[in-house]
Order: sequence, then C-alpha cells, then structure tokens
Amino acid sequence: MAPTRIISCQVKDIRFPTSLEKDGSDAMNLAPDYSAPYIILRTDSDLEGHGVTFTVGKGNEIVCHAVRVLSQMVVNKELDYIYNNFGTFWRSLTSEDQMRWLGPEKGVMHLAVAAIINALWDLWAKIEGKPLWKLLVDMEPEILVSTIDFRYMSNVLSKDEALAILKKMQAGKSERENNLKSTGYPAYTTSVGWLGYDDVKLRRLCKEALAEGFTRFKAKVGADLADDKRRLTIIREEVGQDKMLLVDANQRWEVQEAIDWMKELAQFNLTWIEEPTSPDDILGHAQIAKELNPLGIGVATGEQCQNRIMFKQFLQANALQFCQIDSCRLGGVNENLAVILMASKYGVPICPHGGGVGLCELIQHLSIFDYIAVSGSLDKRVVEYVDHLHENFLHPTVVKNGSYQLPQAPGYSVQMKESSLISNEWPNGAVWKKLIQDGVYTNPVI
Ligand SMILES: C[C@H](O)[C@@H](O)[C@@H](O)[C@H](O)C(=O)O
Ligand SMILES: [Mg+2]
Repeated sequence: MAPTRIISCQVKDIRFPTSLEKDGSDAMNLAPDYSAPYIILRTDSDLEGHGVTFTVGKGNEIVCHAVRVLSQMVVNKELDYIYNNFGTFWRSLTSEDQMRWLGPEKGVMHLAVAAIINALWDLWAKIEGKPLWKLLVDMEPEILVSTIDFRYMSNVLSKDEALAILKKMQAGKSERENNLKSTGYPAYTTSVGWLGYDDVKLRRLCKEALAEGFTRFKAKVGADLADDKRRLTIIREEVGQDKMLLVDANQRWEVQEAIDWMKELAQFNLTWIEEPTSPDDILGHAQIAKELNPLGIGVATGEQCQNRIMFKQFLQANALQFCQIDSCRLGGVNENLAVILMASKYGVPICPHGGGVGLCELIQHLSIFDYIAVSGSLDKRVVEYVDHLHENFLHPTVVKNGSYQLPQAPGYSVQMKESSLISNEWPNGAVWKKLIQDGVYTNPVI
C-alpha cells in the first residue's frame, strides 16, 4: 500500500566523537564532534522518510528540540497536501507565525527545517522507487518549480525564468545521465588536510589519497602563516604541482588580513580560498574576490550561508566564484534547488559542502541533478568528499578514482544503520556511555 499520511516523527540526538582524532578540525572549529539530529517520519505504510541536519557536538540538542517543535506541523499531514504544493508547505514551516521570530530562515530553526524537509524528500524518492537525483531529474519542470519558494528572489530569478532554464535543459538529459554513469561526478578530498593532523599523517594521507585516484585536494589554513606554508609545501611535494589545490580558512580573517595572507600563499597555485572571513560579510567577500582575481584565486563560500537571499546578494555582488550549497544549512532540497537555479543564471559553478556527517551522502544528489538538468557542465564543478563515518549508512557514498558514483538505492542516501543509531545516541548509546564513564566527556545536566 502506498503511504498517504505522516503518522509520527521520531527525533534522535546522534553524535560521533570525531574530535578525539581531530577529524574535521579547522582554524575555527578546533575539536568538532560530527553530529546530527536524526529524524524518522513514519507513515501509514511501511515506508519511512529519514533525514538529518549536520551540527557540531553540544549544539545538537538545541536543534533536536527545534525539530521536535516543528514536527508538530508535519505529523498527521496528508502526503498529497505536502507534495502537491511543496513550495507552499515549505513556506509554512519557515514562516510559522510565532516561531518565525527565531529566524527568519536562518540559524537553528533553518537547520531544523532542513532535517524535516530532507526526510520528506527521502520519503518521496522512496515512494517513487528512485534515488533522489533521479526523482529530480525526471520531474516535470512545472512540478519542480512548484517546490520552490520564490519569495525575495523574484528580482533576480522569477518562476518563469527558472522554468525556462529547466525546459531548455531538457534536451540532452539522457546523454548527460549516461556520461555520469560512466565517469562519475568529480570529487575533491578534504580528509588529508584537517588542521589538527601532524605532518607525518598529512604526508601519509596525501600518498593514500593519490593512490586512491584523487587529483583534487583541500587543506585547512588560517591559524598561522608559517604553519600554512609548511603544510602546503608538504602537500605539493606529495601530490605534485599540477593537481587542484584548494584552501579553507573557516572565517578566520579580517578582510584585509585575508587578502594579505592569500598573497603569501598564492605561490602554491591555489584554485580557491574558502570562507576567508565572516560568512555574512558579502561586500568583504567581494573585495577579497576582486583583489585575488589577478592571482587566479577565486572565493568559495556557502557552508554557513544562511539562505537563498544571502546567496542572491553574493551572486549579485560578484562575491563568490564557487557556490558551496549545503544540504542542511539551507532549508533542505527546496531551497537548494532555488540556489542552484540562481547560480546557473550567473554562470557560477555549484561545488557543494560535504564536511560533516551525512553531508557527502546528501550533496552528491544535488550536484548530479545540477549537471543533468540545470548547468549541463562539469567545468570547475567539484563535490567535496570527506572520508569519515560512511560506514554508519545503509547506502554510503561510493567514490572511485576520485569521482562519486551515481547512487542507486531509492531515497536520499542518509538512512543510518540501526546499530549506529543505537550505539551513537547521546548520551546513553554505548559509545557515549563508555566515554562518559572513562571521564573523556562529561554530560552536564541542564
Ligand atoms: C567543522 C567542519 O569539519 C568544517 O571544518 C568543514 O565543514 C569544512 O569547512 C569543510 O569545508 O568541509
Ligand atoms: Mg569549509
């Protein structure tokens, strides 16, 4: 029987102690524990929608609570009511009369929206028996645009323009799908270059990534210039001069400091500087982009870009050259579609952010859709890959020879194994019980 209605929403606080090995560390997040509110939407059939939104450690419980509050707006809803006019339903979550004050459309509430929305897309794709990218690629353009809330975007991209982009790109879709089936989608790896890793580990990981077939690498920078030069020298020694090398400062610098620092690092032949300064400083990014342009270095940002309106201004101001959408920072698939379409109008490549638990599983679908149905191009487009925690998923990403292979299983790829959900639930899962007992972590009673 096909499901007709959501009957419940379960929320779990899932965390991984990644900080113990400094996995995921950067100049601002020194010891992150990759975490996610994990939600299961149950229906009146056997099918379930699973969703996550990426957070770091202690922040997780706050987002879990926000998801619980918002879930009241999904439980008992008919699926036809949601999917027949998904853009309107999306707006009802982001603009709920009283909770809207907490955003609007940003921060904790928006992360919570993403968890629910991602689960609804997972469910929709499972109902259709397709991986999410294929659901999107096969969707009639009219239906696809009906999932987007165009409010605050129409001065840059109207519904009709979005429709025109999608209709124009209908031609050649199956050829592009076949291309990706044979080549995969180009990935870069960040796993070599976390800031907390020592030089020996850095060298070893570069060798391993090269042997696995990666040709694109990202390193964390921004805490100490001499350290950055030493680490980038090691990477270049290991991977060679011809490979793509990206750097990420995670918002560490002032605007002028970013420009000066990057002039010092330009000798390493860098393609982009990611998050040089505050993610909210659009004009600051524009200035950095202008000054670094003659050096051949572009500005990348987006993992903490709050919503489509901010992205709109980044694009209008020529403040980013690589658009790093994030499946969870924006309000789920619907808002990501909006940004993908806006970026295509500006000819800015989509290069999604994957550093976190579950993000790689999610973002691959969006880039695959972008190539097949919107941009039609792989030029300057790369999807981030971090080699952590994939073993916890039922259908983990498959990366071969430095490229994502197209997901096959129905859904949005983010369903976790039951055993991982049990062992990693904070604070009573076996992983956390032991770490708390051993005094490695404390569980403050608030
Ligand atoms: C705390 C996280 O690991 C970040 O460092 C990570 O998301 C990073 O900015 C990235 O680009 O992958
Ligand atoms: Mg980053």
